[in-house]
Amino acid sequence: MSNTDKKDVFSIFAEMEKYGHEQIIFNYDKATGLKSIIAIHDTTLGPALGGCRMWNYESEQDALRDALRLSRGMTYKCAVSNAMHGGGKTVIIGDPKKDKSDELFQSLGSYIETLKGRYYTGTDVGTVGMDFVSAKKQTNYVVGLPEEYGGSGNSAIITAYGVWRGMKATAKEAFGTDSLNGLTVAVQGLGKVGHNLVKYLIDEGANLIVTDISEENVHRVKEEFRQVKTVKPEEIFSVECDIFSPNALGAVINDQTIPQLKCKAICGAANNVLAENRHGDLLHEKGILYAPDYVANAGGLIQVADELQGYNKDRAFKNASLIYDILGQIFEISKKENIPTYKAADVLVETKIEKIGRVQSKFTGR
Ligand SMILES: NC(=O)c1ccc[n+]([C@@H]2O[C@H](COP(=O)([O-])OP(=O)(O)OC[C@H]3O[C@@H](n4cnc5c(N)ncnc54)[C@H](O)[C@@H]3O)[C@@H](O)[C@H]2O)c1
Repeated sequence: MSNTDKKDVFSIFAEMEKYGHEQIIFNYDKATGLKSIIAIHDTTLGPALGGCRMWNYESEQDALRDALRLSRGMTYKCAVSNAMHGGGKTVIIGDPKKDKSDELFQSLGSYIETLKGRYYTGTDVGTVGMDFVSAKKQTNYVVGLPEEYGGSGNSAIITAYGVWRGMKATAKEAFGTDSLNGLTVAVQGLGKVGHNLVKYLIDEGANLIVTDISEENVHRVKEEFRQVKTVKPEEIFSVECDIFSPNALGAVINDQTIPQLKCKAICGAANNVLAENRHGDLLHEKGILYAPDYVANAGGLIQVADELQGYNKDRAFKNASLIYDILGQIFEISKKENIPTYKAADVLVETKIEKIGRVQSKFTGR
């Protein structure tokens, strides 16, 4: 092997050391064709929690990297939303349109069961509640089931509610008042979350400019709320607005879009909004206030974490409303330390995990 080849080798333990992962489990079941990886990042706060993504990964390395990245993200999302859980994630290598079966998810369930509650999973990209109805035949360590199966159901409503609360906190910081009445919000993505968010924003008297690549979704919103203005998908970044709200895909804040932005603040549901961390630095330099994605969109996680205590809708919405307060704390840290908000959110989380870790070791000797 040449030196160049050696450099390209992906070292699993080096990666785990760098980002603090505790455990990676590879599952292969010949009978059902299941190939999955479970990554458990950090269980200081409690058993790991994180959905299961099914994707036709180009390589096993891509799948592993995704599991490592997403499980770490879950540690931060759980900690910031005060859920006493650590971060974990499962990836299944396969095509969700072709490779799903009841047996495949039962097989996954039996592997989850071997962890005896160290990790709970549920839906993510490529999986739906019914897949975990299958998994539940083999394990109780699953969440996010449909309501008719005793779960908390669609998480998009509470996610939209959390984004709305987060947007109010963002407006307070950027414009001095948390009322969205009269502000112009540009909404990208009118899917499950975006559509519900539009309802909250219209109710509060915001002016909306919306877009989606799905004409059907645009039409649905336009029929319901005639006053919204629509633009083409590529135009949404450059519209005159107070707040830009990404609710479609990740990586939409990047080198191409930042120069186009005319907003003063960004707050939405999409995961991994910043293409790279340096784009968060650029927003900070430009004076655009960014509500970190994993804080603003924590509503869904809050709902499934609540399900583990016996789902109580009022309690879950009450906890999701606290996204307002948490963002307030993050904006304070950002100002006090003159650091971008995405870094301030990480500081808040890391301090919390460290403190709780110390509390636990004091009494348990762990
Ligand atoms: N559903 C939840 O509970 C939840 C929780 C946390 C985070 N999120 C994140 O929020 C985002 C939206 O989730 P969702 O459940 O509403 O998904 P969804 O698939 O229902 O909606 C996404 C919408 O974005 C549109 N879209 C895709 N590319 C676009 C583009 N270039 N321009 C404009 N529109 C585009 C799609 O047509 C679709 O209508 C995702 O990034 C998701 O990961 C969702």
